[in-house]
Amino acid sequence: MILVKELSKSFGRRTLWANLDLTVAGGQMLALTGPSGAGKSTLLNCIGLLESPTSGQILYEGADITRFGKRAGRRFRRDVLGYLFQSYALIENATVAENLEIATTVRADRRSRCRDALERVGLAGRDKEKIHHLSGGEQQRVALARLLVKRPSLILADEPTAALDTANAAMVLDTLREMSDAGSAVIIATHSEHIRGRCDAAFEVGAVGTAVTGP
Ligand SMILES: Nc1ncnc2c1ncn2[C@@H]1O[C@H](COP(=O)(O)OP(=O)(O)OP(=O)(O)O)[C@@H](O)[C@H]1O
Repeated sequence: MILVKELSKSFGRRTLWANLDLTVAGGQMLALTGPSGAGKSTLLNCIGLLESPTSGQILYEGADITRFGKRAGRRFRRDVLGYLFQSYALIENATVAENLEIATTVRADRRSRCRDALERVGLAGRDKEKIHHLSGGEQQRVALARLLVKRPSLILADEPTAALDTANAAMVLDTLREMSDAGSAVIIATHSEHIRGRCDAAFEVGAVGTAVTGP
């Protein structure tokens, strides 16, 4: 589904990674590993159209997303991508429910999907609360609920369990695994050996030319 070809990224004279090749299919969960500063988040940002690579291609179903104009980029973010990032990407001043409802254009079962998603992440009945009144871990779980409502085909997660206790971290991983089993491609940047173990494959960022290997 996603084919990264000979991708390189430099900031000024500093090359983070060069000629990086990797593939992620629907139904596959891939861990991006590597030391702090290796460029895991930067790679996720490139795949998520938040940053541009210096050279190379990122093919999604045959189209090079690095060459998308504004309109195609907006459509790709809206129809394909789901983010689970440290900054949560939630609308701070809106309620939990409002943040979930914008994730889908399908009106028919929107209410029940939002309710089920909140229940799944342990936030049942919290729909009217404002995002900025929630704790960091609660906001992270709202971001996960939004993914459940949206059901994106490509999910990008950056340290998705960093702010969470053990039980909630397990819930987040289980949920990502379920979404992957249902057909989504999931890419997770992580330092956690545990998360790496739950993935189908791992890719070490920064080690030039590394191939995808099993966990
Ligand atoms: N916009 C930018 N301009 C210059 N340097 C940047 C920019 N964004 C990131 N960097 C640098 O690129 C390097 C890689 O950062 P990145 O956050 O991608 O690493 P990471 O592997 O995700 O690290 P960590 O595991 O600590 O989260 C860092 O040294 C960072 O300072």
